[in-house]
Amino acid sequence: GLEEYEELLKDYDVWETIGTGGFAKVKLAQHKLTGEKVAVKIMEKEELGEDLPRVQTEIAAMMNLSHQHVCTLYQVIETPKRIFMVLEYCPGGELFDYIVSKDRLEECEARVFFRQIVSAVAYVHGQGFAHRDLKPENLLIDENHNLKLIDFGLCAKPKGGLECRLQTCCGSPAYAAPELIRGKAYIGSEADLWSMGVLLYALLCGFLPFDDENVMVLYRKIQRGKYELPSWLSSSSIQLLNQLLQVEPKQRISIKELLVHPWLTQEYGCDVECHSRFTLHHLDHQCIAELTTWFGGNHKTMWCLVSEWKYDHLTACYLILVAMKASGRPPCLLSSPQLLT
Ligand SMILES: O=C(Nc1ccc2c(c1)CCNCC2)c1ccc(-c2cn[nH]c2)cc1OCc1ccccc1
Repeated sequence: GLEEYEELLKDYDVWETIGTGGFAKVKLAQHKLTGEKVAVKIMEKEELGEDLPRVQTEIAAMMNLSHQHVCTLYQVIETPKRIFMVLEYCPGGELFDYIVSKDRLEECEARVFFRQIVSAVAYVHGQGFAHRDLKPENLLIDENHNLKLIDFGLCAKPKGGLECRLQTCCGSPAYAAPELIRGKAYIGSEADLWSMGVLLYALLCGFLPFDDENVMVLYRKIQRGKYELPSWLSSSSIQLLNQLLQVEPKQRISIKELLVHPWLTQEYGCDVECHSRFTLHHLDHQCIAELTTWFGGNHKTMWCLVSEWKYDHLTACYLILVAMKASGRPPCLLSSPQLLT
């Protein structure tokens, strides 16, 4: 019923549905106060069923992740029947579709994207999370042609830190690490590195290293760890793929080594940046000032209110202003408040 959309429609103009996934649909929307475009992921609680914990996992993770290559969660609205997630706008769609549209990427373009993926994964691991579902469908392209990592529904933040072993077999078969499909206890971050190897192969080749319509045959191919090397691959690409697609997790390259790997740093002359440009709890003065001008009160009060991180409309206004500033647009709310009456 439309009354469920009331809270969303207060602060956003909602446009067409742009995607319908498993248990969610994604609508295009526009934030009234800034005019900024956003995406709204809408989930019906009934349809979620036992997938509801996955949404709670995703929201909890995204509230603690703030990085230039991780999709930003601006606001969460929960009604009796639905959950709405207001998210960063990524009009370039999925990396998967982009690779398909170009058949495969040249090494230099694959390097630009893979550096961003490594940067995002290094940050996520640094925050104690393993993503566990890395694949081109979970990497979106924003309006500046940069990648944004999404879908933290399967991520794990083991209590005892990333070194401790996980049990749940999850993620997409073609990207799943051998130790994960063997059903053994595995280390999430090591399994993520394998998936990144499959991802890099998909970027450079335009098809998967291990593939079969019979999932048991696919599993055997993954455990065997042998894959085709098309003629167009450079020797440095082949070497990096070999270091990522090591069946034995202890032989696999680590994320730390990846950040300084020659394949990633050549033509760049610098290591991959794993730190976030936004520190989660440092507040930007200019954006706080803009909010104070609009909502009234004083700077200090506004500072405290935003610091509560309720992921309500105030959090959305603040984070959208920060995103505007990061994109080089002046972080301002509608010039005259009375416009909204
Ligand atoms: O902004 C998002 N998507 C998006 C926005 C505009 C356009 C496109 C796509 C491509 C299709 N042509 C219209 C232009 C967008 C942002 C965040 C999330 C998201 C973040 N966590 N979970 C989901 C999902 C999003 O979408 C999914 C999608 C929809 C249609 C196709 C491809 C991808």
